[in-house]
Amino acid sequence: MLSPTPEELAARARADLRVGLPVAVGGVVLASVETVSAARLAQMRAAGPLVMAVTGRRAETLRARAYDGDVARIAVPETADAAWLRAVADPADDLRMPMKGPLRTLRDAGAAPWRRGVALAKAAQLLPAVVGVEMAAPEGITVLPEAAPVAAEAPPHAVSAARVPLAVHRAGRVHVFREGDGGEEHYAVEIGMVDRSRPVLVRLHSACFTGDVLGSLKCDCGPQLHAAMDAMAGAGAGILLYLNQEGRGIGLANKMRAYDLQDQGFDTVEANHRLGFEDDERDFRLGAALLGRLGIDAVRLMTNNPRKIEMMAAQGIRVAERVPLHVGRGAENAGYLDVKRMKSGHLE
Ligand SMILES: Nc1nc2c(ncn2[C@@H]2O[C@H](COP(=O)(O)OP(=O)(O)OP(=O)(O)O)[C@@H](O)[C@H]2O)c(=O)[nH]1
Ligand SMILES: [Zn+2]
Repeated sequence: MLSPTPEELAARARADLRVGLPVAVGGVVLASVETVSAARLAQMRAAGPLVMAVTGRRAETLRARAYDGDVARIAVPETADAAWLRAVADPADDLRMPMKGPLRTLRDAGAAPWRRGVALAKAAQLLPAVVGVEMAAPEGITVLPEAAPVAAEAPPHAVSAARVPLAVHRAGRVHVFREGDGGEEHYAVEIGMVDRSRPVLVRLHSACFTGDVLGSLKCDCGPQLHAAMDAMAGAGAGILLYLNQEGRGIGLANKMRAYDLQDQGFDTVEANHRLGFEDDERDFRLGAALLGRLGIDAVRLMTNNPRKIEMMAAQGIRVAERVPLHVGRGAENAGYLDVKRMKSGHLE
């Protein structure tokens, strides 16, 4: 069959939302609040009353009742334009313009398509907010099937690999993996000659453009990355997984929104919540899946994050030892690291 599978339609729906195109989900045609144009909004409004959906987290900040638990459907006033929608979705100006409401939220059944729409927006790394209207899908609009997962479920597959001599060790090898639905690529860096008959020294590192590349002092990512590679070289071998889960899975654009909120006085967890995200949106099954692909079943895991350890065990990778990784603490990131310890359960 040449027609698209549910997974392929979900991938197309995520791309559509980023472009500003609406998609059809369970009798609702909805678009991303972040990318929808005024013209598209007017076309949707002509079909019926507009509804906007945000996460329960964002609703909490807006003091709107989330009758649907993890999502809230807000009735969009007739006079509200795209700028109004964005102000409700985007916390950037919350402190300057605190009064968005009163917002009327819907409480009837029928939240399901909206919940999926918000999940799609999240998976597309946009602000987690959608606007839409109940109507039949217009010609050419992607229809998300009932059964489609909103984000990639299948583990990534190996695409290519090559030798890359590294400063820390001449024997380096980079493997590239790709998510089955055309999503992110993730990398595995093999350092030295890895002995698979014994637990392998492993680091699961989530991409941090600011820390890894720019040397940002706001986090500890850069120092952790380099300390992990040094430790592997020192031990003779190891595997660094470099996972493209920037900003704990919310993407760089949203991470910069979170940073802006942090400059307004919110901590790293509060900032994520005000944006409408959970503290951590990463799927930690990914790391275990990649290790499985590399033929590794036991690790000495370099981390302070207990969720990474739990997820390894749950996915059938034995964690023979946790190797703490405390490096790079300084004046600029001390508060951030303390919050990770106190609110996110990071280990000493
Ligand atoms: N949303 C958000 N993400 C951040 C912030 N600071 C750093 N990050 C991201 O957090 C992730 C850090 O990942 P990891 O190095 O795996 O850190 P971890 O979960 O604390 O676990 P360990 O370092 O293994 O202890 C990266 O994706 C960074 O981009 C922030 O303030 N907000
Ligand atoms: Zn970082």
